Amino acid sequence: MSENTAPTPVDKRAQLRKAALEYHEFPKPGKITIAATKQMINQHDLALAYSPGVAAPCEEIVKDPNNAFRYTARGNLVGVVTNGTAVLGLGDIGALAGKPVMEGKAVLFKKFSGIDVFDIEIDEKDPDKLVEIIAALEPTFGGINLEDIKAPDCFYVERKLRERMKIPVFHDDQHGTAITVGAAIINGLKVAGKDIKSVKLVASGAGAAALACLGLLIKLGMPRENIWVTDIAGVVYEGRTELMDEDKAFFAQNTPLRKLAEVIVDADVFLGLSAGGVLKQDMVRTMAANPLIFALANPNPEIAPEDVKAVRDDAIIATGRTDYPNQVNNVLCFPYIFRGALDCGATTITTEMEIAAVHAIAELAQAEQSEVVAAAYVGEQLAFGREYLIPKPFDPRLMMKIAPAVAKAAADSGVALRPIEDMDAYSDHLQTFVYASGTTMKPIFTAARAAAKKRIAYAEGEEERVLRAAQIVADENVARPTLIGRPAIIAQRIEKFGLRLKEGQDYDVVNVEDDHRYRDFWQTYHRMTERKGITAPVAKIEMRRRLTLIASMLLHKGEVDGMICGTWGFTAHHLNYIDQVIGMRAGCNTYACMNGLLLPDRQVFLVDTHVNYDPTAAQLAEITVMAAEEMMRFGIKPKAALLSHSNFGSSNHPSAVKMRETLEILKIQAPWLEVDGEMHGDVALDAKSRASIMPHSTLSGDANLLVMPNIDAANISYNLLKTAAGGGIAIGPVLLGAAEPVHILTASATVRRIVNMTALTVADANAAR
Ligand SMILES: NC(=O)C1=CN([C@@H]2O[C@H](COP(=O)(O)OP(=O)(O)OC[C@H]3O[C@@H](n4cnc5c(N)ncnc54)[C@H](OP(=O)(O)O)[C@@H]3O)[C@@H](O)[C@H]2O)C=CC1
Ligand SMILES: CC(=O)C(=O)O
Ligand SMILES: [Mg+2]
Repeated sequence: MSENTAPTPVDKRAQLRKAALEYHEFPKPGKITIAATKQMINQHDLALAYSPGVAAPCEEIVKDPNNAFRYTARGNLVGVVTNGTAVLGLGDIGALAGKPVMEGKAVLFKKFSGIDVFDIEIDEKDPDKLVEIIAALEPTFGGINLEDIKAPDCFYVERKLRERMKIPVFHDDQHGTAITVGAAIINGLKVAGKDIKSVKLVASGAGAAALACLGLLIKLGMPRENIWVTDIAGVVYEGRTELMDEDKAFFAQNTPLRKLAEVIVDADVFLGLSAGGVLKQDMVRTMAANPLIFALANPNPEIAPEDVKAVRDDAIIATGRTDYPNQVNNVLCFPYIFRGALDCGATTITTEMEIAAVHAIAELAQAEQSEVVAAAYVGEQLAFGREYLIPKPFDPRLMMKIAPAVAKAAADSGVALRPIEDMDAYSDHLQTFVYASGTTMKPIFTAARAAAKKRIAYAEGEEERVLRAAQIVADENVARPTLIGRPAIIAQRIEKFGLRLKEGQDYDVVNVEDDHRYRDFWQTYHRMTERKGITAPVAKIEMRRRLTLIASMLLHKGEVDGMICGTWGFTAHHLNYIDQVIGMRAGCNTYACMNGLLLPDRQVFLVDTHVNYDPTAAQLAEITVMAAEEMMRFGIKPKAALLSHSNFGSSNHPSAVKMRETLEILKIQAPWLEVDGEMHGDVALDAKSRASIMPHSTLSGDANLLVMPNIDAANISYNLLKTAAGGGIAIGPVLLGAAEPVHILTASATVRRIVNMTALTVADANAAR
């Protein structure tokens, strides 16, 4: 690539190839590792995990094989098995060369549905021997995902294994692809305004993926006689003998046509599951109006989307690739169909389970987008349509939608050994995987839903994250949103983001440009602040332009039950208006902000992250008590550590002395609270190291409330921890000390955080009832 020219497609391919090789090599070769789920740090652990302790679970499994699900990882373990004979579109590159793909599938299973995988590459091409080897692996796995085994061997191998094994066996390239393609075709035809019963479909490829897709499309209503199949030897026609087998013969047409170019004329759908570059622009020109062109070969599609667009501007295009819109890839299916199947103890995967998955995926693309998807695909238009036929792989709702649908269909078709009895509880459980904050927030959501629906005002009602959160809040029946902003802009943005909120029905608006309460609001504000330097003209102007002020006044006047602000701006700026209108709770002398963090192995709350720059010992004691009380509302027993650079008197610096004084005040004011200090951060989080340094500590176990000496320490620690933990798993800031249910978010708040804080605000309002 020369210095001043844009990279060509060849340059880009070379760069991607180099980056992919580096990704696989560094920092460690490959993409997976084994992680222990139990600690192994001393002789005792060794005796439990290995000899002699391990004999106990072995004996229990001898007594009842089902105990394997109790004492081993089998129930969540899938074998991704290949012999490397049809790896992607690369062909028969052998089992060893297929290993990066299988490791890749393992990573996808883990990332998207929490399922553990062993990748198994078997150097065996004889289908019967392959069946023997895989069947013998049954004790290891809860399910088998066959991958990249060539047709027609894959059909035979899967059928034989299903006959022999009592765990789900699923050839991903057949059924995972078919399910995803089925959903995309249902949606593509909807966009094109065509009926599945009357379209003409031409397939390129008659292998594992293509034939399974066609089989499922027939089950979804497409007539077999409307389907034309082509492969390396051309059209599959009645009487053909070259490269034929009984699975292909099922689709043979009685026709004199022999080439793809001939049968593609007037086709409504092209389904490519063959090899790169097979479909030519001249062929695309001859297709029917609004053609669906699904060029799904990997890594190179049958035709590049830009080549289609050059000759047909009415085409609806999908590929198997990440770098174009409409990625039709079996990753949308296999993690979730296995999640549902494993969770209900399915002995196999039935057609009913497959069809349930098709409809779940199709419906998801038609629903509005989730915040996670919007964040992961910034700048892309994500409302259902030509460029958005199918959900994105990073859509967290895939699991929430597909796994329960599959588990239910498994039970309905009689193959679930452990049918899921409480679907709501199951969905809650999945939610905690998808949103790590789920468990911590559960008591708050329960408290939020405990009384009649509360009205919550959102100061920044035009903001995208607020609108997306408002949709979830309305859907999940958490509250009734009052959006502050311009009604037309709000309605327009709701439509742009593909949301479903309807003014009056799901939410109310306070029109910042014209509201009948304006006069009353500014006059009230003036009366509250006329001796604090606010004149009547200033009160009028402020009440027009300060969204947090409007929200505060709504709350003060009882027009809403709580409010949320702060998705832009600074805490101090918002707090100023809240303090003027709402004020402090009786008995409180200070405000403070608490943030919660859900780290991989613990939950911690930190104070004061946003309000007091250098709190006194008395203020810190008050903040600690307010924070501890708030934590108890989350159902968490607070264990407070007063943090310092000093460890139990090791320094007499004023900040260390301040923390010691805080402890003395707390001992008197809050004898019920487990608290100790001053101490280092590691000593707070690690009870064992604390016991060795301070055997008489008044704090037992790991601390979960970290009280920092000043705002720098609190804010920096919070942001460092949040980032190191992967971000996004934060609760708060929770405003402590206000007289009414009010919370000030930060500019980095995600949609899920806004939803969580809404629930907390509602719970506050219910508690204040
Ligand atoms: N997007 C997705 O999610 C998925 C994409 N795929 C892709 O689909 C393709 C096929 O995979 P799979 O079914 O597992 O593999 P198979 O080997 O089972 O099937 C390949 C099929 O493509 C045909 N074919 C190969 N080259 C050509 C060509 N030049 N012209 C016409 N037909 C050709 C073969 O014909 P013949 O029968 O005559 O040998 C065979 O029917 C691969 O590119 C794979 O990456 C697969 C699964 C999922
Ligand atoms: C996606 C996939 O499984 C394949 O291309 O083979
Ligand atoms: Mg595959």
